[in-house]
Amino acid sequence: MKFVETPLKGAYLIHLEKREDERGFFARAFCVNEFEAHGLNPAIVQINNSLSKDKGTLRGMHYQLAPKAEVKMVRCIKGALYDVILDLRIDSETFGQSFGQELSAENRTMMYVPEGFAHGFITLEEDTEAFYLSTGFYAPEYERGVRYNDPKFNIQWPATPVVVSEKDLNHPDFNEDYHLK
Ligand SMILES: Cc1cn([C@H]2C[C@H](O)[C@@H](COP(=O)(O)OP(=O)(O)O[C@H]3O[C@@H](C)C(=O)[C@@H](O)[C@H]3O)O2)c(=O)[nH]c1=O
Repeated sequence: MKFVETPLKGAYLIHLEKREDERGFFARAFCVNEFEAHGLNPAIVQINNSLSKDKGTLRGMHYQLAPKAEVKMVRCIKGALYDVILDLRIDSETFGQSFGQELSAENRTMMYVPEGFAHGFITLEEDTEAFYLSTGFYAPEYERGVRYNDPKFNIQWPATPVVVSEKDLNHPDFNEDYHLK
């Protein structure tokens, strides 16, 4: 695997290193030893899979507060999506900055989302499936969301969302008391 740190410290793009032959290729998609060698948390406890039927479906920006904060490792296994992470680490030099990357079944790239980040995506094709590994169990009482169009963050989406859940449309404007405590 090839680990490339994003402009947001601690967040990585992880690319497959393909060993190709006449059959196709072989590649490691996850390895505890390699993750630990890069200082990344490999302690997966949950694997999630979502299907978005319509192109332009936006899910996000989601995270769980401490002590239920979690790392997510996101891949797209069908179709394509634009994946976005938002740094909500209050002491971070890049607090409030976001980073986006296309993840697709074709490029097989994984986004490593550290604790303290919100995460979301918009699908770029119909019938797109996200598949992601998580180091935390689902804990709805610790779940928080930043609205995808919160004026404080001005996240640059590559397309206008077509489908957004009621929950995601109604996340309140960012305020520290709700979003960080
Ligand atoms: C996240 C989650 C949801 N659920 C339930 C709650 C609800 O009934 C249903 C759908 O949940 P949501 O609407 O939150 O699904 P969704 O909007 O797809 O939520 C996901 O969005 C992306 C961007 C992420 O980063 C994920 O961590 C997760 O928050 O599934 C679980 O049972 N376990 C889980 O881990």
